[in-house]
Amino acid sequence: MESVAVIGGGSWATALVKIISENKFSVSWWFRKEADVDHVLKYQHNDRYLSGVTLNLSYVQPSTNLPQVIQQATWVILAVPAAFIESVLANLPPTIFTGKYVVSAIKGMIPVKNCLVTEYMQATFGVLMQQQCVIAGPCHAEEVALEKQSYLSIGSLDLQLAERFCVLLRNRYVRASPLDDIYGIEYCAVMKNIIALACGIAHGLNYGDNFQAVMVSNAMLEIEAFLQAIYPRPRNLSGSAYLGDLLVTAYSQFSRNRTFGNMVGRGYSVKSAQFEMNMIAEGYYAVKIIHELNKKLRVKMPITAAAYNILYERISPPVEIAILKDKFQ
Ligand SMILES: NC(=O)C1=CN([C@@H]2O[C@H](COP(=O)(O)OP(=O)(O)OC[C@H]3O[C@@H](n4cnc5c(N)ncnc54)[C@H](OP(=O)(O)O)[C@@H]3O)[C@@H](O)[C@H]2O)C=CC1
Ligand SMILES: O=C(CO)COP(=O)(O)O
Repeated sequence: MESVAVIGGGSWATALVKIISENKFSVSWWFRKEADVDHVLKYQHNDRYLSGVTLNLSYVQPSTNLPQVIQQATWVILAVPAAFIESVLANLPPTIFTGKYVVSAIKGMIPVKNCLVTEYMQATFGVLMQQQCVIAGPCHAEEVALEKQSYLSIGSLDLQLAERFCVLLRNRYVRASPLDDIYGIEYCAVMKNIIALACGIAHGLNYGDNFQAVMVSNAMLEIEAFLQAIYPRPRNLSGSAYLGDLLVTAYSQFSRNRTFGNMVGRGYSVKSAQFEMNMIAEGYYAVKIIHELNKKLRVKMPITAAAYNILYERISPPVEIAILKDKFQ
């Protein structure tokens, strides 16, 4: 019988715990605060994220003991925002993931090291790429909570491993399919957050749907050029793990990145927008990382450059988007 550890107590972790435990697989679930564990044990739901989801405690064991949570499982799902993954895993023995399969549910990259989460796990804990999967696809935790039809793509170099993980996820409202472009979907998931953030900024500045449609179609060119520069291979970017994920993030009311961008467009400072949101917008960190990686690659990325100038160079959003609009066709 498969057993699963989920690291992280936010929305996406909660949605994954719901899906996997309802499929009757045992889930050990790591939280950073004892109060959150106590709340789950007492009320059968996560206090601050997707609190309407009732969890079956016969299959869910919440804990703050990270080594124990990992040791109990065959599969370890990482579901903490990328900016915090190093501090969360900091005190673990380097061999703790030996014999485990590691699955990144994270749509972000490790700041400063500027690497993908899968690359970080390989370099730091020796988890081979063949032992890793990533969860991609257009899927908001909030819609999983409402059991709305959703589609996930599981990326791995080993398609049999990806298929084995898909079995843990498939249910009445979740379809999951394996895909071998692990690097491509991991990068695409990072980049779509930047685009959603830029869409939010434009929306906050009162640009309309016409402009956003052109921004999103230009974004596909930007993403394609970057992916071909960093991990070239044939790929169909109109698939749901690429275009689908960009669309849901750019247009959905649930999108953290779009919401964050919208606040910045309306005049909030970065700090106050982050403070207002109870959730993390990965795109904020991704903009800097992709910008830095692109110093070597020198791909033409006008949307990412505009987002970087607004968020990190304090250029005013109306000025930067006005410059960007002249670059679109
Ligand atoms: N939400 C979604 O629909 C989806 C999210 N993802 C990805 O899942 C990952 C997790 O995001 P999501 O679940 O949305 O997160 P949320 O924004 O819902 O929650 C924030 C999470 O970050 C944690 N956190 C905040 N500050 C720190 C810190 N200093 N150190 C450690 N942890 C901290 C919070 O822990 P605490 O509660 O203890 O403060 C909480 O678990 C992201 O990479 C996201 O892109 C992927 C697909 C869908
Ligand atoms: O990646 C996600 C859904 O596929 C979640 O990110 P956002 O909340 O920014 O849309």
